[in-house]
Amino acid sequence: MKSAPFIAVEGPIGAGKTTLATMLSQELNLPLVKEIVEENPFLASFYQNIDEWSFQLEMFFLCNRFKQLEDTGAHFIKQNSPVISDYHIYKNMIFAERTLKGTKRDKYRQIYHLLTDDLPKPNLVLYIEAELDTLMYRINKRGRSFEQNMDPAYMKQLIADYKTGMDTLAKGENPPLILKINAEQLDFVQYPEHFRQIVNQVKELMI
Ligand SMILES: Nc1ncnc2c1ncn2[C@@H]1O[C@H](COP(=O)(O)OP(=O)(O)OP(=O)(O)O)[C@@H](O)[C@H]1O
Ligand SMILES: Nc1nc(=O)c2ncn([C@H]3C[C@H](O)[C@@H](CO)O3)c2[nH]1
Repeated sequence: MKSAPFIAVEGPIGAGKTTLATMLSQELNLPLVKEIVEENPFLASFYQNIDEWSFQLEMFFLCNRFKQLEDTGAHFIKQNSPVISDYHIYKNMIFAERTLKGTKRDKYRQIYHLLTDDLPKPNLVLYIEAELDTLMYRINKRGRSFEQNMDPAYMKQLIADYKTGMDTLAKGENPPLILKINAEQLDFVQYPEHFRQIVNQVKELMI
């Protein structure tokens, strides 16, 4: 890795991104950039009526992440200082390509590229893959009110969209290294040795 590591943890809803990013940030002594969830004014309405609220929600996520990544660029990347984040900006496209339709999708694509093309991008992505039952179990266990009626069909589609999205990211311009973490085989919460295995792989890739 020529420049300082910018690590992003990715995966579908409830995969354990924030959990793993927080654990790695502590273990590797890296500053953590975390997604804003609780103050999001559109999430509850979105889950009640996706077609009605998707444009507002996708734009809100995009603007928030734009600001966070502008700051991350200024404070860390330009200072050649490593950092870890619990998302990659590309997730905006993964979600929005599915939730938006027609002219709104066209407009969103243009705005996405305008805002993000020159933002700093992670050079290492830890992609957590998990099965539908595991994700649904974790979402229910976490107990966010607006996620309690999460549609399994939406989640199933999201799992597939993530697989395609991560492949697209890997084939794009200046692709990041993508390390797949199979959450059905590696449980970094329950088993310290599984977490250690991930830490060792990340350390090797950071060199
Ligand atoms: N390996 C694991 N085993 C059991 N529970 C886990 C594991 N990883 C995460 N969890 C739990 O699953 C829930 C979801 O984890 P987390 O919030 O880290 O997911 P996330 O991918 O960041 O979710 P989101 O996409 O909504 O931001 C939390 O309650 C967390 O404590
Ligand atoms: N539609 C949509 N677009 C996004 O870019 C996006 N990013 C996260 N989320 C949802 C997943 C969790 O419920 C919750 C917290 O991650 O917010 C999103 N939903």
